[in-house]
Amino acid sequence: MDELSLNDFVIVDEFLDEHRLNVIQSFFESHLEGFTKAGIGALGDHVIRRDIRGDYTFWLDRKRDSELNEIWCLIDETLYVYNRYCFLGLSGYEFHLAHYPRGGHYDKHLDQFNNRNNRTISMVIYLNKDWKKGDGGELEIFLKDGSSVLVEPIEARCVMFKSASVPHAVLASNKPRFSLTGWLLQQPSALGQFFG
Ligand SMILES: O=C(O)CCC(=O)C(=O)O
Ligand SMILES: [Fe+2]
Repeated sequence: MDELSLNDFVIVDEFLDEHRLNVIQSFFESHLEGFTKAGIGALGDHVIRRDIRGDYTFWLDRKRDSELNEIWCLIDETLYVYNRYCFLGLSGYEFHLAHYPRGGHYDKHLDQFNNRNNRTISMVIYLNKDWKKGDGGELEIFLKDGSSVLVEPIEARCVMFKSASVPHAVLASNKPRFSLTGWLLQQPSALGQFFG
C-alpha cells in the first residue's frame, strides 16, 4: 500500500494461488466464445479502434459469476485494505476478462474517461503460463520523471496503479495474452460494459 502511495504503481507476484488460478483459467476457457471486441471512451464516445486497442473482453458480474467467488473475496479484501490504509472511499468495482490475440496491443492511455471519473485504482491480474522474454505483451507504465517501466504479464502477477494519473500501454503481444482486468471505483457501477 505504501508503495502505491509513493510510486503510483505496485506489482504483487503470486497474487493468485494455484487453486484460484485454476478456477479463473477454466472459467476463461469455457467463456471464450462470449468475448467481444473492446472499444474506447465512455457512453456516446464509445468507438472500436483496432489500431488503438486490439483486445477482446468479457464483462463479469459478481452475482451471475458465482463460480469466481473466491476471486471476488480476494478483490473485496484488496478494496478493504485500500480503504483502511489509503482512505480512498472505494465502494465497488468492475472487472472483465481480456484476451489479446497475437499482435494485439493497446496504445498509451489513462483509464479514466472525460465524462466518467470514478475509476480510481486499476488492477490487472495476468493469467499467462510460461511467459518468456521475447513473447512481448508487456505493460508499459509511464512515470512522471519521463522514464517508463515494463511489466511482463506473467501468470498470477497483479499490477495496480492509479487510474487517473498513470499513463500506460500494452505492447504488441507475440502470442495470445490473457488477463483479469478491473477497476476499484469510488461509486458502484454495474455499467462498465457500456463504457469500455
Ligand atoms: O492488460 C494490461 O496490462 C493493461 C490493460 C489496460 O490498460 C486496460 O484494459 O485499460
Ligand atoms: Fe488501461
